[in-house]
Amino acid sequence: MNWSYLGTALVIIVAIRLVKAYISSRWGPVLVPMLEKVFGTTKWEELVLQHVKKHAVAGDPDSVLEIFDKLCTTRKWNLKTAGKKGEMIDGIINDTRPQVCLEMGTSCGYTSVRIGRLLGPGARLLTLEPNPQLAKVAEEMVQLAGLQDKVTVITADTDDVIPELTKKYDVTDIDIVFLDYWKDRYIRDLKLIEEHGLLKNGFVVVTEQIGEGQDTDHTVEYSAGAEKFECTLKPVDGDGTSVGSGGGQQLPS
Ligand SMILES: C[S@@+](CC[C@H](N)C(=O)[O-])C[C@H]1O[C@@H](n2cnc3c(N)ncnc32)[C@H](O)[C@@H]1O
Repeated sequence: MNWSYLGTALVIIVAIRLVKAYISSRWGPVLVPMLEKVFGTTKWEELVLQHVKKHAVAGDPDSVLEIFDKLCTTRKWNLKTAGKKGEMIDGIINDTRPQVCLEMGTSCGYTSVRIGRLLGPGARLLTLEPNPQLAKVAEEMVQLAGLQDKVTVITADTDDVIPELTKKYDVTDIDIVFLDYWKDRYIRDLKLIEEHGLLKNGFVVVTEQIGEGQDTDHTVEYSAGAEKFECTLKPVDGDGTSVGSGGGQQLPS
């Protein structure tokens, strides 16, 4: 290894970082309002919304998804549920034909549109997002896709919504729970849903990162440990990684 090249590269990287930090601290207060004047905003989620609004066909969910997917390939945006994994989610929705889905972690509404567009007559998706800016963007995204009758974006934390699902949202049975937020909350919130008697016999849990080699086995652990359910785990992408779904068959009491 040529140490002088390595040393030069390190110096350049550090110098670039220092210049960036200097510019953002010194010029940030000037640049941000300037950029906001040009683009209307500097918040990434609003820029994504503007971009999708500009290029997608209103009322066509597939066109909304296509613009998101293109952002991932052309701008290298890492939306984990896009592309192949998105197709896996489609497969689960098509196989399960759910009436009620609960998504935890809406962000800009990509998966909400993805799931919402496949729901049959009368079926619905409730999606939870505690960040009000993201929730607002997701709501507009759902409207742009023409799915407002099927998808409800709820601006709140899971803790506040789960106990109110029956009273406020008339939910008694959930067919699919899609977990896509902070992983240390998965088991806790699944248990909360279960405590409120909301899991339908044969429910399906869809989540990112379960199974071998992943940084978390939470869902596996939950399924294996649950006493009331006989669970089947179905890794859906063949190599045991990323999106996975586990089902729970409630045993007769
Ligand atoms: C990975 S993103 C969701 C991506 C989205 N499902 C998609 O693929 O389009 C995770 C989101 O979970 C949200 N979140 C964090 N804590 C949450 C909670 N307690 N309940 C619901 N959502 C939460 C974050 O604000 C963030 O927007």
